[in-house]
Amino acid sequence: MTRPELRHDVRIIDTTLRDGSHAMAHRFTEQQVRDTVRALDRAGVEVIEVTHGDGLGGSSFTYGFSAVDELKLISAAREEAKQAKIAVLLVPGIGTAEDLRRAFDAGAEMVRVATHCTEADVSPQHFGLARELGMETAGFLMMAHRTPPEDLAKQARIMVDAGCQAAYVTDSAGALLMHEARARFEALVAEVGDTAWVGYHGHQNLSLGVANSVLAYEAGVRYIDGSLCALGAGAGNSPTEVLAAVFDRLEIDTGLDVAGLLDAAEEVVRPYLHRWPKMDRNAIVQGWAGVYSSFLLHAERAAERYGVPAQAILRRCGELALVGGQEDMIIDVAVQLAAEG
Ligand SMILES: C[C@H](O)CC(=O)C(=O)O
Ligand SMILES: [Mn+2]
Repeated sequence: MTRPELRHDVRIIDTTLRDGSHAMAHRFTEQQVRDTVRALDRAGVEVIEVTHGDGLGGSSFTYGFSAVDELKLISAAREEAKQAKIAVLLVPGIGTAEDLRRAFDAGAEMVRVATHCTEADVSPQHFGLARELGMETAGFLMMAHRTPPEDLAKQARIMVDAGCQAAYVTDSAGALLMHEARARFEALVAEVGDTAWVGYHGHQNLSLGVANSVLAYEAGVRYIDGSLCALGAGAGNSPTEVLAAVFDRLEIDTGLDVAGLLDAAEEVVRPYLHRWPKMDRNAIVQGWAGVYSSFLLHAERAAERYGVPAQAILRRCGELALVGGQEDMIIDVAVQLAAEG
């Protein structure tokens, strides 16, 4: 499977309108999506991801209902983007092949198929369909801190053999320390780097997203995710505007307009934020205990409902090694903690 040519030294992919959906409790409006896509597109961002936070089909009681149907948001994004491609995320089991076809028809040109870091074997059918549709592909190996580098590389090989053009070290908990991140970047570049790109998706729970992004580039990673104002699950993602500024200072060509991204963050996104992603106690616990960032709002709601501290719920989720898709277990944990008193 050939990998796409890069227009610049590195491809910064923005996930404000997908990972940010978690932080927005999936309540993006169509106008917010249009305004954000227009600003990102104008600032030179090549790929803009627009989907429910948990991927296609995520709008549900378990993960949270979308205020606006994601297909409508994808179409709106497609209309606003003059040069950028619109990407969607799909978690097999939450999203289906039919969801992917509908997203393609709505204007999506890339799909990022996301599995737990040890479950890449549930991804081939979606990569196959994406290639059949002529979509660009990438693969997320989520909670990448939970498996050793050499095993993560084997999972990346499964994805690439199935048609994935870029395999990601996805630090869903924002838990990877710099040496741990570097080891995973190097393992994936060694395993699949001859035929596919390697990507990095960082979260800020321990404030290491941007630093690990620089290490990623140094290790040969060429797809790096960010979001404006860090808008994403947990303490948020590596801020796109900071990535652009840092890579500019390092004289690494991203093709991005730093000033334009700063304006997009300050004047487009910040005004609609009802909650500013931050490294507060709960988010830091997620990075410290290795807990899926998307659990944050679920844990805070359970804390309020059952009268137990959110950080206690999150720490127990870490002890139980819960993974994405087990959001319903958060309630069980809260009830158990309440019973323990
Ligand atoms: C579905 C998750 O939110 C994907 C992601 O952004 C992550 O694992 O981090
Ligand atoms: Mn994420």
